[in-house]
Amino acid sequence: MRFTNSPDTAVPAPTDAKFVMDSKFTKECGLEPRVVFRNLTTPQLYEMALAHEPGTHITSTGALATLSGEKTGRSPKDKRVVRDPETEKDLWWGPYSPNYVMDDRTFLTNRERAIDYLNTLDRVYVVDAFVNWDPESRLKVRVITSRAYHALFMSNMLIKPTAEELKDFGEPDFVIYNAGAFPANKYTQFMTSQTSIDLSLKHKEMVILGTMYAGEMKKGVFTLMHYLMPMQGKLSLHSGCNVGAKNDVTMFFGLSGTGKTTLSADPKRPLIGDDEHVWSDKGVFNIEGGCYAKCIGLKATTEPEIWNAIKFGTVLENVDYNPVTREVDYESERLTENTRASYPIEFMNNARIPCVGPHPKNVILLACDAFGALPPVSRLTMEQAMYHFISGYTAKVAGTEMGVTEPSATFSACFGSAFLMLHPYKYATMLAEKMKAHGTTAWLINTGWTGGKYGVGKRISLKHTRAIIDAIHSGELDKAEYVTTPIFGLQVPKAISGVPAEILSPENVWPSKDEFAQCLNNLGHMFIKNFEHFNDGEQFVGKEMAARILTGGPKPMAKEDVEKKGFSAFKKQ
Ligand SMILES: Nc1ncnc2c1ncn2[C@@H]1O[C@H](COP(=O)(O)OP(=O)(O)O)[C@@H](O)[C@H]1O
Ligand SMILES: C=C(OP(=O)(O)O)C(=O)O
Ligand SMILES: [Mn+2]
Repeated sequence: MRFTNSPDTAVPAPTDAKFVMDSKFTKECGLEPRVVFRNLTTPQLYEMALAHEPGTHITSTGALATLSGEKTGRSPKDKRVVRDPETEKDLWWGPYSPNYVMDDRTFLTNRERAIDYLNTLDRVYVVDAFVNWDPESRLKVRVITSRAYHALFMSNMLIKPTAEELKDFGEPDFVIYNAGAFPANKYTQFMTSQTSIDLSLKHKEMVILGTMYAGEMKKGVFTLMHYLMPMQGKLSLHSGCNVGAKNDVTMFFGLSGTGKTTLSADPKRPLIGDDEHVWSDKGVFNIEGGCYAKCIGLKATTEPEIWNAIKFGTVLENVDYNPVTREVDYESERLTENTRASYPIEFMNNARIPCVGPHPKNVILLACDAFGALPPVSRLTMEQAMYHFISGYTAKVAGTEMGVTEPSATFSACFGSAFLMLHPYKYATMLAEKMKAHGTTAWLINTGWTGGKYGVGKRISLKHTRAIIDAIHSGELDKAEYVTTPIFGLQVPKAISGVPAEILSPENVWPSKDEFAQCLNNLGHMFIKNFEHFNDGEQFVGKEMAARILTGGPKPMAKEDVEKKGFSAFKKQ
């Protein structure tokens, strides 16, 4: 396609670059692109991506299938935050904080590298859009990127301005320079690889080098929100969110792959958002304008809402498809297991737009426990809610491709450690205050293994997890009878409609009760050990609150005792 000489009037004309060039950001950083395309439409971005980005094609349902290159997931270890005098006292630093330090000079060095790269290109794409459906704390974000696919991704994921709003956009509040197609220089101070994702609160800028995984941009904005929102008394949460017929809101907290996107998509309950929210004293607000669904193993039968959202306008990242028919193969892990679909939230049939809701009635903490030790559902006390929120537990199956079948525990504070800016105790305390003020109930749901750990049992079916969530929403679980689990002291309902009663307590379905006991007790020890990372929390929330949080944790027994006595060791507790 020779679009530059084409007489075709449908070919996008470069934007009058003046608007972008007049920005104080652009002037300061020295960005001088030859050609700027600002806020192109979806069809225009399709054409640009197809013309200039190898490996980009249209699938049989009209989605834009594209490749992110070598990096197909986030690179949390390559994320750096500039430590500057204005903000350093509020932020969480130290060995367990996700805020790996960078100084201002290195930030500017990397920014210069990104800008130099962008200045060499024939064209750059600019997306100006909003973040946060809360009009009180809405931000204007500008994304500057070398790839049309990134521009389409961010115009899907951010909140689209109207033509009028775009005209009066003015200076952005935050700018992302995405030069991910170009590597970082690993000899630059602080760099440990050719990938670097750098955030400066002072400059209100983010620089991306050496990764084209689009999720870095949306999670970069989320990181910024994890600083700005708590400073205004608003709680930013890594969560999905939907709302029922009685205007009852549920939030789903969880790490990647535990079910936020899948479970917040519920035909009976309009979707407020799938991944990032703010809970303020006015209610809940989605931060984003789009969703980013994992699509490995996606089926029309089990996840019809997401399936139907994959159409013209959706970006499919690293999915495999038949090169002739262009039918997508959602089972294929050829490029990565982390295949993704990004679409505007209005592609979900029952999206609630504007994406806002009242205070949550329920919050659901999701863990995909590959040990199969946690019950499919339990009700949490306020202390347990804080403790489990801070723990952010899930268990993955490490290296299946190499024949390793042992699960490994992952703890990610507040179910999103990579995005935190403050100490986890700060967010947890805010959560408890809000839950108390609004009478919110917390639940822990295990969307992972039942009938034994990975390799022995199997993942609980989506059908059963959904039946559990329905029972929370119908009020059935408010009236249920509960039993208390050993070690973790969790309240487990005895029966739930549509769920076989025996699976509600894992010990009933494990092949060996004694092995279950050891597994659960070991898991308790892992929680305790992980919690040592937060010993420095007292200085942020005070002694009393720090002590209260600890009471929500498990009380594991000496390992030898449980090894010797098996399950009967628990009964004497
Ligand atoms: N019982 C279950 N509950 C939730 N998800 C499940 C369950 N069983 C399998 N899955 C799969 O697990 C994945 C959950 O991913 P997703 O909802 O995108 O996670 P997140 O949004 O939290 O990163 C989906 O691919 C979903 O189909
Ligand atoms: C986008 C991401 O979030 P999630 O997996 O929680 O959807 C990610 O982790 O890259
Ligand atoms: Mn998700």
